[in-house]
Amino acid sequence: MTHARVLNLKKEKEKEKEKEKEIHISTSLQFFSLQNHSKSKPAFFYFQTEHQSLRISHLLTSQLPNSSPPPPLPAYYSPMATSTSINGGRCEAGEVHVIIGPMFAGKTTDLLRRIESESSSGRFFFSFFFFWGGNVAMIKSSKDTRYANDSVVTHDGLKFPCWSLPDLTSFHRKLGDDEYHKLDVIGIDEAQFFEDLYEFCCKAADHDGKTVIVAGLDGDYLRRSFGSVLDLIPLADTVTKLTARCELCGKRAFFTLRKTAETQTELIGGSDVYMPVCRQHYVSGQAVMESTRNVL
Ligand SMILES: Nc1ncnc2c1ncn2[C@@H]1O[C@H](COP(=O)(O)OP(=O)(O)O)[C@@H](O)[C@H]1O
Ligand SMILES: Cc1cn([C@H]2C[C@H](O)[C@@H](COP(=O)(O)O)O2)c(=O)[nH]c1=O
Ligand SMILES: [Zn+2]
Repeated sequence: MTHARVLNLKKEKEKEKEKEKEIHISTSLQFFSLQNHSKSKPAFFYFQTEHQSLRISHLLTSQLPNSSPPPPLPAYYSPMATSTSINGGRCEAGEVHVIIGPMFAGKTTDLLRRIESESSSGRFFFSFFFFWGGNVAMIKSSKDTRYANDSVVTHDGLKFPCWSLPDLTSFHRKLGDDEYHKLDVIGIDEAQFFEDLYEFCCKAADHDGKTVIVAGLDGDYLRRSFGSVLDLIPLADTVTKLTARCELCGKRAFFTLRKTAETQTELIGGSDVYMPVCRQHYVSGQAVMESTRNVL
């Protein structure tokens, strides 16, 4: 057999191997698709084969509007990818933002500021009837009766109309379907008092597409996890821990000291009962309080 003939036979064998490999990949593909709702970032489709994960981002960027026509698709591309979405095609995914810290740290102030910035971002029309504007609702626990029943009030006296509720689950029913579906943003203050906080935030963000902004104490006066606030961390887009000023030395205060002898976890009060302190003054102050409570 001539040398040229041998070379031709060798090339034909290599081509057959290539074809076999392609057919092999196309049959063993499992398709993962994470449909990206925001059109600004390229979404990624992953082809998982037995040997490696091939990321083909250019496919999706070319599928996005205002982009050049898609390149010729590889032999193993599956058109079904464009129809799969992580939430089964339901509404846009929402968001969960958590604001924690001791008392007097500015949690409620920050909550109100964020609600305002949501309005200035043109998310909805900011108006005098803002509370009834249908895009934002503020909820606080009805256990908080310090300053007002129908408003969220900061320690500086800033007020904001709100729903004062014993639980979160009743909110959708009380507001009504039409108004609830119009909502973009739900603010929750004094979140440590809501036992159904996790379930409410999960449904509102994951299934109803709401942006939920939650403000609450991370710890009680004994620095134990307070209510379900910390359970939200795995659900959250962002978590912000704020600090106050230590009443005894002016340093950053991370904790809340109870100045009275009561020992129940829930005790509504302001600076008459509580003060923010740094670690050093929490430890010393708590030691004094514990000996006082033991005597009493
Ligand atoms: N020791 C303190 N440290 C920081 N802020 C304090 C303190 N005592 C009173 N304040 C006031 O409390 C305000 C914060 O109020 P607020 O937003 O209601 O706090 P939170 O919701 O975290 O309890 C501050 O802007 C400040 O004017
Ligand atoms: C530490 C601590 C606080 N509380 C109560 C006291 C207040 O009514 C609220 C917190 O108000 P803020 O908006 O954070 O100032 O919670 C409580 O019941 N138990 C505690 O241990
Ligand atoms: Zn201190």
